[in-house]
Amino acid sequence: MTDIQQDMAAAEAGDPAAAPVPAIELAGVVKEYHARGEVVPAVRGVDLSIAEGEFFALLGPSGCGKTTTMRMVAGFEDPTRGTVRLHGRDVTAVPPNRRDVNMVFQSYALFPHMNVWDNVAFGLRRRGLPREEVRRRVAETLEIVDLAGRERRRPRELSGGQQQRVALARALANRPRALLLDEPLGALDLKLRQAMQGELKRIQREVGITFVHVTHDQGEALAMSDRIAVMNDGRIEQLGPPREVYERPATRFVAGFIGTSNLLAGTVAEVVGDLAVLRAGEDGRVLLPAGDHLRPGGPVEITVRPEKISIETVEPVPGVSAVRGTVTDASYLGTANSYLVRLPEGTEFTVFEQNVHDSGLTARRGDTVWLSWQPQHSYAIGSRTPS
Ligand SMILES: Nc1ncnc2c1ncn2[C@@H]1O[C@H](COP(=O)(O)OP(=O)(O)OP(=O)(O)O)[C@@H](O)[C@H]1O
Repeated sequence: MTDIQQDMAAAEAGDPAAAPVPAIELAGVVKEYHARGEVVPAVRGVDLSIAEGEFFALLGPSGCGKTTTMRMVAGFEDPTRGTVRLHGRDVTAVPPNRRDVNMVFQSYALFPHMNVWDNVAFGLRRRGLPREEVRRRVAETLEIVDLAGRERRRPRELSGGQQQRVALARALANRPRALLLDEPLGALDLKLRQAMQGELKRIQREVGITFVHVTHDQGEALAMSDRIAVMNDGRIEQLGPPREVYERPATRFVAGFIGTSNLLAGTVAEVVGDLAVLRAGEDGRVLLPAGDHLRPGGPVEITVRPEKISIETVEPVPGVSAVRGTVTDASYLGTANSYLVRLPEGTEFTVFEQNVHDSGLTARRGDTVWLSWQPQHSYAIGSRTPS
């Protein structure tokens, strides 16, 4: 029995000590490229564990090391240091064709002169699978990606979304245990992208295997994933479910990269019961859950999301955060109104106001307004900033 089989047998037998084996594990992975006598540190030390059947997103700005990380999982790059494990097996030195993962690239890399059927069948035929097995797998995968009936078309006779699904079918036909998708929707326009997000989720649920989705689009990562790893400059800054990463950003970088966030730095003036109080301007206050780490006189930086803030022309009631400022911009956006409000110490806050009552803008440029939000919507972020 292999290690994986032993673990699976133990788990099935109800052995409480047998933790499920992760589909993908990276331990202390570093990748340095050497280009023209210079060392380029692309990945600076990544530890990651992705569960079997998870829809996982690797999110970060261009150049942060997402593709390099995935290429090391697929075996197209060797780590400079560290270990890659797939389903419990150390594959660091195993070539790509002997790893149980497939990678789908943004460019699709379809053969232009072959029709859909032959594109999907190509790898299976090359592996020498029996004709009947090839036929069965191609038909089954084209059904899953909703391309049955389009077998004879050439790639150029398909839409971008359909070409993307051929690339997906070609990878799925290999029946990998994990699929790595590198910006799979990057070449599509916004509408199609959104439609394909739902489609990809459906396909993943149907085939039940691990999907790792590389993207620089935070909306896409939030909408699709079970968990998100936010990468910056070769490191993972935060890893968690979408809601946690959005509502409780661990660093200033994560707060700024995922959605719009407002940041305010200050000193804790007092702790009253379970609330810490920061002073903001002459008559403003910010309340937040005190936690263990907030002491009077200590520095703190908080983040609050624009949709959590109310904008009013009268002073809010006690018990909420309340800061006064001047509107520097007010825009009607259809579903919402958006405001920029300059606070006394110069920080600019963004506020989104849902357009529920069709009552137009609450305030206009130049108006003095009060911003208020609930204490639990102030979140103290860590002091770690991207290096
Ligand atoms: N073959 C290479 N040789 C030298 N440097 C490289 C090589 N491949 C990538 N890099 C560098 O490594 C860093 C990480 O690149 P990587 O492609 O992994 O980033 P990414 O997050 O996937 O970016 P994008 O979203 O633009 O694809 C970048 O600074 C890049 O320039």
